Amino acid sequence: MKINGGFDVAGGIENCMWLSSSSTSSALRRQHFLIRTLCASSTPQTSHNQMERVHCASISIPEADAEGVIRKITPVLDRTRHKGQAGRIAVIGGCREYTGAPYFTAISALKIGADLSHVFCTKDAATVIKSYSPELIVHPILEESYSVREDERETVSSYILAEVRKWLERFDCIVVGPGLGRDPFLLNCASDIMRHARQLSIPIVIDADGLYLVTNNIDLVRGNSLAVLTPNVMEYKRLLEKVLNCDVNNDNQSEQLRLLSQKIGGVTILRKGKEDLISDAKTVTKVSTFGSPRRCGGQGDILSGSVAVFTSWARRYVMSGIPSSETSLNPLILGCVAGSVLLRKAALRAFLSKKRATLTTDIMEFLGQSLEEISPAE
Ligand SMILES: NC(=O)C1=CN([C@@H]2O[C@H](COP(=O)(O)OP(=O)(O)OC[C@H]3O[C@@H](n4cnc5c(N)ncnc54)[C@H](O)[C@@H]3O)[C@@H](O)[C@H]2O)[C@@H](O)CC1
Ligand SMILES: Nc1ncnc2c1ncn2[C@@H]1O[C@H](COP(=O)(O)OP(=O)(O)OP(=O)(O)O)[C@@H](O)[C@H]1O
Ligand SMILES: [Mg+2]
Repeated sequence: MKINGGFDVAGGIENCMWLSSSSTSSALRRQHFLIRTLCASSTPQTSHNQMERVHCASISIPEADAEGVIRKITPVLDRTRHKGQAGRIAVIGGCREYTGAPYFTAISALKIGADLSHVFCTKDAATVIKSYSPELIVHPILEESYSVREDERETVSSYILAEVRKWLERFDCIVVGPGLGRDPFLLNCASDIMRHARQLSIPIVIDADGLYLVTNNIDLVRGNSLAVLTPNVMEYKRLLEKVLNCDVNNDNQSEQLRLLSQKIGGVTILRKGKEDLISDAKTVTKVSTFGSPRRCGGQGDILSGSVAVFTSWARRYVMSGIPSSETSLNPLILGCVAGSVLLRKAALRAFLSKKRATLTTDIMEFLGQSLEEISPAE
């Protein structure tokens, strides 16, 4: 099918597109070429509802195939593989108030196909999270201010970091923030964990209270090419105010997102909303596959777990065994596109089944089936 001035794009395109700002550098053109190549070589599937063309600073780029991205990066279920090879994810979050959020993130990662999913949370939250599921490995090691005496804080925070460090380098991706809360002592420990993960070059998805933390200390992520921020409407607004000192501009959302990412040193940002917009300062991608009209809490938590798994898989895909011409793809963008589309597909199926009663738990139950329809296990 020919779109946008004559590019040939293979089937399977579904409401996902790549945009560009004014940059026309050869690196950028190359990235777009590679995305088209990646998509064109995946299994064709002709669901072309809502083909769109989006303009950003006068240059329009053809749509990419989000399902094609999922098919490419999802590892085959090879019988020779051992436990852990399909991904080890950790969530830093879970406190007295919130136990659902870290659970949704961690269990979604498993349901999509990760082998191991850990949760590092406070002691109060740990027993509750364990009781939701025996599949999760739960570490009750975080502390809030109320449980630590002033004179013990330094020792306790060193102990917490040491405990997390024992595990960190085993993880393919960590998610910081779902249900973390905003206790200052806890947030300081989370900052230490983020710095350490960065030193070890471990990808970090930052969501919810992790975004609150980062918004108040942008240096925690500035220039980290392995960080993904996943703000919802309010979290994005706060980030914009802090970093660009301005309000949301609905007339030029793509360019504003690209600028925000650029100002934070090219950090990948997935802006959630009616349409998900994704940018790493070079490109802007939009995913608008229809999901569900239900806005029950917890869907963002599923998304962060989903992005974590797909980012790990995309990194492996990009780093090993593929033609060198594809190695300049940004795996974090591929992970965001894949995570966003899968959540939307699962949300749609859950809504068709449960209508107004649709809850986040129902959406989770459709993650496997939705992935199976795109990338069958056998
Ligand atoms: N079951 C659970 O344990 C859940 C816990 N959660 C946790 O709750 C904590 C706070 O997260 P919040 O997301 O509430 O963050 P905030 O406390 O920053 O609240 C965001 C606010 O924005 C509002 N809002 C959302 N979308 C909007 C839109 N489109 N237009 C206008 N206003 C909008 C919400 O109603 C909410 O009042 C985090 O730790 C998060 O992970 C949530 O993830 C939801 C599920
Ligand atoms: N108005 C909308 N129409 C369609 N999809 C939406 C809409 N708003 C959000 N979504 C989708 O729902 C998912 C979760 O986004 P949301 O804004 O609810 O995150 P969140 O507030 O962080 O959720 P959580 O309750 O888990 O914290 C995203 O993938 C997004 O695409
Ligand atoms: Mg959220």
